[in-house]
Amino acid sequence: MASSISAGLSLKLSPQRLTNKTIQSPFQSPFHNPSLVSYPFPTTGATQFRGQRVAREVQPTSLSNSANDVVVAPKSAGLEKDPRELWKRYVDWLYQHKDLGLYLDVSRVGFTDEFLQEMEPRLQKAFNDMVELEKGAIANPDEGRMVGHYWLRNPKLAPKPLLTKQIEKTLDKICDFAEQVISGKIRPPQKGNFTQILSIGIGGSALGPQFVAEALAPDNPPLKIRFIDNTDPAGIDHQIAQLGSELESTLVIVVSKSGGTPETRNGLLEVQKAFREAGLEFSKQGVAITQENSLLDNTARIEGWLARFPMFDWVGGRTSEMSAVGLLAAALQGIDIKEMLAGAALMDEANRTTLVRNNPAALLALCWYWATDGIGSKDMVVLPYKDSLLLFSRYLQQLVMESLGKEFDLDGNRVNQGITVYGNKGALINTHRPPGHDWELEPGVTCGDYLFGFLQGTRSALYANDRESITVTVQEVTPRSVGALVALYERAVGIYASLVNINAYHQPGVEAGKKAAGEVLALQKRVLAVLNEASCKEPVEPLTLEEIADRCHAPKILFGTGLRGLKVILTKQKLDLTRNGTSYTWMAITLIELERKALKKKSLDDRFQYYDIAYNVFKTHAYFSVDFRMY
Ligand SMILES: O=P(O)(O)OC[C@H]1O[C@H](O)[C@H](O)[C@@H](O)[C@@H]1O
Repeated sequence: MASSISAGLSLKLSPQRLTNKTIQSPFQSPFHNPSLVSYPFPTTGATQFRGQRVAREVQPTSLSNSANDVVVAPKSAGLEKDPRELWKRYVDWLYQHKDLGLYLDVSRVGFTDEFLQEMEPRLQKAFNDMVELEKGAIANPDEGRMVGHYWLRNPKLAPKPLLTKQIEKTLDKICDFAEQVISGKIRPPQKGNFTQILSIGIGGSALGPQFVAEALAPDNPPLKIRFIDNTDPAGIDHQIAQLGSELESTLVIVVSKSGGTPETRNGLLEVQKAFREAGLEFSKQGVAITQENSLLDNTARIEGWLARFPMFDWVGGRTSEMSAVGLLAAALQGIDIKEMLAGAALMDEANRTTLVRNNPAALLALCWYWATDGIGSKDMVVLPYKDSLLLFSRYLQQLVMESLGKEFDLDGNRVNQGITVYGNKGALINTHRPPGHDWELEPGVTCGDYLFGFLQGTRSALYANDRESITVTVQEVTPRSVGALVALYERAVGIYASLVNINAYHQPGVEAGKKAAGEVLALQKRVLAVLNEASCKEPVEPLTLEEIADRCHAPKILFGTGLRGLKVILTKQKLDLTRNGTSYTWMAITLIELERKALKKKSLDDRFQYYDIAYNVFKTHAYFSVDFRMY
């Protein structure tokens, strides 16, 4: 049995990357046929390009010697087409890890010897960076943090005995807790054993456990798992409704490193409400996984939840699968977490060699660099050819994009790095059922044979069209091989980040987004308060938008300069509405755009942002009637 993941690298058409350098017509480009891969190509721009860089001005065909310059090797018109040569390349470059049953085939990426030579010093530097990182260097300088996910599967590696102890103690506690829950020693207050897990968390606090559950949970796990990973009320209601009366035997695991992520908090509040309505005591069924003394930790402690597990400062969300975040949920589903850790440890070991061709993570990073010109000039499509690995593509999407998508490099240069990852079921191949369980759909052909055929066919078709691809194969999807896959990509991302000189372990964009979302919500509250006050006056006080903005002390955020022309008029028409049993009298609001000229000057983005906020402020509060009129 073998299961493969193909990653095809496809030319990126993102408009901001289009420059007037090296632009080709799609018909001249060897990359002109996007129909072979199933992901959305932006439709803007009929041109494609390559060899364009962001960091520095270096000619596309030149090789650079400076450590941080982008290396763009000359590429031939297409990939090697002679099958004998391709076979030789396959044999030369195939990486195999026998103990893990894992293979990495990079032969269909066209890197040259010259490129390898050029990259060698940089790779050695990356290996050195990884050594320092594992020794406890502040590898995440912006946040002043160590980066220690590799210690989780080899606690002795941790730079301080205290850390080793913390890791080991937490692992013991996880195993012990899971064992007690499964055996019924720890049980819900009502009756029987816990039968369900409801995991609340988002991003790095959800994707690993989701992937592992899909990949490894047995058909009849001791506890089944479901997830709330968004603040969409319909999604939350759906999960709670699906649990139905089993809510009373549901273990709710709330996962948040920061302990303050709004989506997660909202999920928790909704679930706690459902518990109250069902007459259940949440604290007897709630478990928190979070950093010590976070808001979530304090809540769980004060409310006396069933258990609390630590997240460590030095483990990032997107690399937390081997911490309590991934391990607790997995253990409760009967997955052998020690095997997962062992697989990851073996892979880490393999990735410590400084001989590139024997280092699978370095090979991956090198291929990404080659294929995307070291600037993310192409997107990566991840196609797991096995159903149970489907979510690996989503997991990698976050790992790769959040780690490598960076505006600035470590020296403060604007580099706009990043590789965009798409993914869907390809068909990673598990070609056969266990012996004695397979049957032939057609003479000599099983269902698995088809899957294998599709993988081979897709690879060949991509190759024939000069699209590079990497194939990772695991002989079996087991806790060990899944642990190894996670470790492989974690390290590949780390090495790639060193190659392009960025910090892979922070997420300034996301932090900015979280902050902005908080500001929008705070502003929304202030606007509502101002409108409320005005509408309660006798007679009702009409306000211009500018006046509202002033009273909210937010002239810029809400209304922008050109948007001051918009006016809110609290009309004389009164609406009587009943909300939560209380009767309110509100005024209808009419937004009138008065200064069209001023508005015209603003970019479309600004306008959309305005309308988004305005729409939220007014429309989600149904007691205001809103009329957007354009003159
Ligand atoms: O674990 P938390 O602090 O709640 O953060 C959860 C997630 O929030 C966002 O989605 C970030 O992009 C992720 O990097 C992070 O893992």
